[in-house]
Amino acid sequence: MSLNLSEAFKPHPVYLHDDDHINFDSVQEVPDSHAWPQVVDYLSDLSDVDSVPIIDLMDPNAATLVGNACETWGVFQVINHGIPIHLLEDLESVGRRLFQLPAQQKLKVARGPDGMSGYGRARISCFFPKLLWSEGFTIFGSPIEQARQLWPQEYTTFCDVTEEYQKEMKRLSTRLMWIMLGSLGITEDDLSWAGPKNKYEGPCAALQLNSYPPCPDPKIVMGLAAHTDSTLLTVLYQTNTSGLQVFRDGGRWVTVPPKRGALVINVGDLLQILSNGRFPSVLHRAVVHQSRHRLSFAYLCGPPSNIQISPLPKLIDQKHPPLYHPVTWNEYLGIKYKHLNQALSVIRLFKPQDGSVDMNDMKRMKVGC
Ligand SMILES: C=C1C[C@]23C[C@H]1CC[C@H]2[C@@]12CCC[C@@](C)(C(=O)O1)[C@H]2[C@@H]3C(=O)O
Ligand SMILES: O=C(O)CCC(=O)C(=O)O
Ligand SMILES: [Fe+2]
Repeated sequence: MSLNLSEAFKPHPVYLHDDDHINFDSVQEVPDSHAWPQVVDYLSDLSDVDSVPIIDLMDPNAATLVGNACETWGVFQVINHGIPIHLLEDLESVGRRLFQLPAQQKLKVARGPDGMSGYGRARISCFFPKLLWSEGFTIFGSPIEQARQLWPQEYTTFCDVTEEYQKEMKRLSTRLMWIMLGSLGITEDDLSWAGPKNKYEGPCAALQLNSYPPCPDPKIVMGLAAHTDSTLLTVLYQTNTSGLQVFRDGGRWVTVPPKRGALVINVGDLLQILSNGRFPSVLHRAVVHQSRHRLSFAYLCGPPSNIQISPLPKLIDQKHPPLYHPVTWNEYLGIKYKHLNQALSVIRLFKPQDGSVDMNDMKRMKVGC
């Protein structure tokens, strides 16, 4: 499947030139290439009055809580999710070991311009005139090829941990997807590609390791610019340093505070399509710290790459006509990496007649690139 998805990126390669790869470790001042014109406005952070729900998956009421969180936030944190804490800690430690390598080492495993796996800057970065204060490592399947180059003698730990984590994430994300869809009254029979009769091969996914080095002037840089994930859902493990913010109506950014052992679940664009807009994908970004090196790990989960995703028939009636054209994940990524935050509007079937735009489009207009 990663081969299929890589087709989507060919028209929009992301280049990683040696000369504009700054060495974050030694930088004393933010270079012009990384200084954003709009200063990050921490004052708009209203986390204390409005906070992202934390849901205990063992709670008998979990499904209802998940449904409400998806409708009103597009994001929530989960606890008692069954992922062992030692696996999260191991992942963090192999992540640190990777990003602590000298820049020249990391560039040995640079993701090719239209490649899928390896070291590089976030794919969204080419939409912005300034560079991001972050580096990433993307894994589709096994990272063995890259790990062997980085640690010829000792590559197995990195592979074992990231593969075990992906295995656990696959289970958790499938479970979460069914809780989310279940809260809308969808059963396995309603989803032809995932239903029991069709031998669902499980989600297709990427594991993204994000690193945000300390920055001498965090307010003028951007770790990861505002985006929605092009997934069904994303499971994010943020380590103990805050940085993730989600966008709320009216232009406010709310910090999602790290909670030990908790995982953040984001609704992605494909779930917005599948749910016919009932579960809007969440616009989010990452800001950085002056003295702390922040890491995060995103498991970006989608359907098999060539399956058509369209609004579920059960959610459609006279009052609720289908809002989006059917697309495969592959096609959607192609559209996304041409239009970024307008991608959902591009595949929207009709605009509301009163001329108003839906909340999602509005968000995108205000904070889009
Ligand atoms: C399967 C995916 C999902 C991708 C593209 C491709 C591989 C890497 C993913 C990310 C990871 C980092 C944020 C993001 C926004 C990015 O820049 O690269 C993600 C993007 C998306 O969700 O669109
Ligand atoms: O670092 C974070 O908290 C956000 C990461 C993210 O949004 C992503 O990887 O898609
Ligand atoms: Fe994201």
